[in-house]
Amino acid sequence: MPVSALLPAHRIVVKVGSSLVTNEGRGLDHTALARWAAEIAKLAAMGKQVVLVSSGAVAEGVARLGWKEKPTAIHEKQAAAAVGQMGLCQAYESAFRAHGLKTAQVLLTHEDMADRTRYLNARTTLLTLLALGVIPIINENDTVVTAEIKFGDNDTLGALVTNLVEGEALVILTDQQGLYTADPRKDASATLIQEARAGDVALEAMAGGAGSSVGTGGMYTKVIAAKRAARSGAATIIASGREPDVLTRLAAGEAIGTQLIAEKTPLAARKQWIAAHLQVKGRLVVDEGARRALAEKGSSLLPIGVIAVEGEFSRGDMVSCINAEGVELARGLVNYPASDARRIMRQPTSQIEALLGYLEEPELIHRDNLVLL
Ligand SMILES: Nc1ncnc2c1ncn2[C@@H]1O[C@H](COP(=O)(O)OP(=O)(O)O)[C@@H](O)[C@H]1O
Ligand SMILES: N[C@@H](CCC(=O)OP(=O)(O)O)C(=O)O
Repeated sequence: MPVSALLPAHRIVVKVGSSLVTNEGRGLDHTALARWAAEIAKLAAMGKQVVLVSSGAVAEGVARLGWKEKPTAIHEKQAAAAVGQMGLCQAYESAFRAHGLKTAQVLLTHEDMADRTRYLNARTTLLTLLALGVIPIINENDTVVTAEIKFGDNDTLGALVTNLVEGEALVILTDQQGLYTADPRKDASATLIQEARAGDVALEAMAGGAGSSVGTGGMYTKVIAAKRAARSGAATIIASGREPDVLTRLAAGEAIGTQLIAEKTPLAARKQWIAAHLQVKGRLVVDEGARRALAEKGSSLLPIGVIAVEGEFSRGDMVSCINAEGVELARGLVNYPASDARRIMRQPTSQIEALLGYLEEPELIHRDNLVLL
């Protein structure tokens, strides 16, 4: 009997689709929202951190504006999203308040993920919200995106947010019990896949084309989302948002829906990605004390251990750490641009704010963003 990947997961991203959130497009399903909020409150009480990615802004906006169907013109969809997002916010805020939980609205675009500085800023904000015990409610910032740069479906957004916050599991709640061997709306003989490896190409063929008239991506985008989430080591679970106590039962280890397993642990995968995919933009020359802290204690790199800064780089860029002889020791994502790194090198962390007028992070490179060579 398989055990749910949610059982050991501490940080979880839950994504709910438009048709679930809006009662198949009829208007916000307050009962369902209250149910998920109650379940997420239980997960929070168990010490888990939950980020909620919710669709439904366009569908709710269409309902509020009294339109018969989802418009095709992008500016009309954007207008509908702006109207509907107000409803989503209000509904989640009151559903979570009933459990003494605060919520935060976070609207992201593709550019926020592609740009390293904005990526790091979004990550820091989300991690701060989680540390404060707030439930971030995320959606795409539909108002400012064009068709070309749209995520378009929130399955992709859910996966990228999972990478961003290093979630250990992504739960995609939808209107089906999970991924079937074929679309169950069209093929009565389709059977539920209980477990598979995220990234298995056979899944893409089963998932077929677009989804319901209310939703956007269908199962295909969920399968691709699982593949993306697996890149940072997270497992994906696709399950029905209508299943009673779905989240708490999953968290208790019950295998519900489809579980798509990742093969790597989150941190290892993230570090591999850092080492393999980014271009080195500059070099930090570290002293012997810093070398020992990195290599022997697995510590973060603090400004005090840096004796020289070479090259021009921005916050979020990859830099290499070398010793005075020029031997490369490590690579990592730097928290400060080169100009500021020069001003804070050789200085204790307590001086950063006085020297720069701001404190981004206490370390120059956090150990989660550092790969030893
Ligand atoms: N192999 C499959 N297994 C399950 N559902 C599938 C499959 N292929 C296509 N679908 C369709 O995908 C739909 C869910 O996608 P979508 O409507 O975009 O949901 P959401 O709004 O939750 O993202 C299902 O209702 C189903 O008709
Ligand atoms: N940002 C959009 C989400 C797009 C969408 O429909 O996604 P989904 O239902 O998850 O396939 C919205 O809130 O309407």
